[in-house]
Amino acid sequence: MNTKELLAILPVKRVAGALPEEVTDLTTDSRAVSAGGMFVCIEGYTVDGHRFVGSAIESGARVIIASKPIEVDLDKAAVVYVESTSRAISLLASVWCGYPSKRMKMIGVTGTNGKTSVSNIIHGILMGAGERSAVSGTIGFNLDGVLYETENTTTDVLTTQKMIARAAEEGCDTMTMEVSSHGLIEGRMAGTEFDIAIFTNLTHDHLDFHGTMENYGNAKGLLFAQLGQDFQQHKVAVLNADDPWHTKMKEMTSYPVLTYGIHADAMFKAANVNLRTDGTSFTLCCPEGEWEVEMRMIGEFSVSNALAAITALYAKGLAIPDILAPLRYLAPIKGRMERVETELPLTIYVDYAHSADAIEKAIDAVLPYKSAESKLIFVIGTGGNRDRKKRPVMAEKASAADYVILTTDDPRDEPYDSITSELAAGMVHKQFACIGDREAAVRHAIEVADEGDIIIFAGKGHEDFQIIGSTKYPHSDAAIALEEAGKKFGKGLIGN
Ligand SMILES: CC(=O)N[C@H]1[C@@H](OP(=O)(O)OP(=O)(O)OC[C@H]2O[C@@H](n3ccc(=O)[nH]c3=O)[C@H](O)[C@@H]2O)O[C@H](CO)[C@@H](O)[C@@H]1O[C@H](C)C(=O)N[C@@H](C)C(=O)N[C@H](CCC(=O)O)C(=O)O
Ligand SMILES: Nc1ncnc2c1ncn2[C@@H]1O[C@H](COP(=O)(O)OP(=O)(O)OP(=O)(O)O)[C@@H](O)[C@H]1O
Repeated sequence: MNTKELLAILPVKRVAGALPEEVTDLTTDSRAVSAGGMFVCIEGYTVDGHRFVGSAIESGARVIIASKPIEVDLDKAAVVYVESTSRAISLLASVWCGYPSKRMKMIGVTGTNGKTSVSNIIHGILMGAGERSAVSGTIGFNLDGVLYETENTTTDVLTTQKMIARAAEEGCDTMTMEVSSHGLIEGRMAGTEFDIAIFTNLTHDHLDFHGTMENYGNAKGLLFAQLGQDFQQHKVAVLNADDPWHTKMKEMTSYPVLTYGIHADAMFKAANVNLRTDGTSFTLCCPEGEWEVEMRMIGEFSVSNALAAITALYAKGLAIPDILAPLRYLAPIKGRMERVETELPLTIYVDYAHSADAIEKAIDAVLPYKSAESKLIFVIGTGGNRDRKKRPVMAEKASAADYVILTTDDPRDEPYDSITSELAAGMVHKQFACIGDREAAVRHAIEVADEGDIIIFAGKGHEDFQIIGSTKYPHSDAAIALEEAGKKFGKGLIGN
């Protein structure tokens, strides 16, 4: 790309050296620099990108964007000084990728819980309806059915723009993105024009980062504020009326609002909710009349997630029958109260709950179907070096299960005992064990299980690793449980 055209977007303070006519690539990672590229130095939480200018130039960078004085051989590369390199990369990424979000319908989903579920329900319905669709978030970047790994739920601004550009180039009509509060605060969504913004809920999480619930709510509100004020574009906010924070999100935007809910008054409301162990049905009451909805996902939280998806797709212009038909056959979302198919005399679910509210919702999804003679065993861990205040509150909610195993979920550098003892402080009954090693915790769940019991392995969901120190070790709750249960009950996976 022409260097001057690219740099025209930046408020430049000073240029040192001669700029090349063209740059071949744009990156913030010295390890990814290619010959003739532009390297933007970002001051991170861990390291300062200005440290890697030397290696970036060795790899062929011809332009460096910096905010601090740096020593550079100006025969090899030019330096463009700006006030803020993180602001600079937001602007550069949009120009580099040609404002790709303007070429598709963009749907953003934010909230403490339900982002992955709602965005994948939307994607699944669109694919089922024959549209080309992309979705990004905790599970990765799914481009019309092909999954690519991503580092974060909401990726850095350059990766985000490149991902959207790729989806647009591949002919996707819609891209749905999970938008985390970290992503919003750190400007990872800069340049992304959303047409529809969805709010699921706001409960205690990530307070190590945001400090207070008010800050956390404000961070989520940015998605709605950033819808902008251009009323020639038909944008919509889709808000969960069951969550009191929805009024705050409403205040953040001047665009029309559509509400959904199960308990509160809402424009898209679920009535006659029938929760079963193999699926859910409800009556959708909406401006288009009343419709019977059937789906394979379980738990009341799935009704809320389905309502969010239905409302957003209606706002996008789909007819209600075209939304409900694919929803009926949609498989449960990977790792979200996903039942492990086995021949065992046990019912096993893998779930991603790692906040108090999610734990409550996951337990509520199965408790009504548990017989009086059987137990609900709940395995839950929290991450090390992350929000510690949520630990006792999570355990308090987990106490609704008959037997709780407190363990770790990516302990990182924190000792096992520190995590499990802080969880244990919130337990309201004594039927629990603290087992920091997650593999041993999973095996223990099988050891104490009797025929007919239900086990929920919470926290890992779709993930197939456990981070100990800074190393990612392979880990699968389901695989360990099946191996252990196979030994105990002589059975395993269907077909084994
Ligand atoms: C705390 C935080 O937000 N950290 C994010 C941040 O990392 P960082 O600031 O530590 O980056 P850094 O390692 O210091 O690097 C700084 C710069 O130097 C560059 N560098 C670095 C090394 C090198 O050799 N050469 C080089 O050029 C890097 O490419 C970068 O540009 O920037 C990285 C790139 O964008 C992110 O991947 C990383 O997320 C980490 C992995 C993380 O755990 N983030 C969590 C808190 C997070 O963002 N979570 C949310 C919410 C999830 C949820 O809702 O549950 C998410 O969206 O994922
Ligand atoms: N609408 C909801 N309300 C409350 N809990 C929910 C809801 N949807 C899902 N959950 C619970 O939260 C867990 C995580 O769900 P999901 O991955 O969809 O949320 P998320 O917002 O993407 O989470 P994360 O930010 O951690 O990626 C699920 O496994 C389930 O236990």
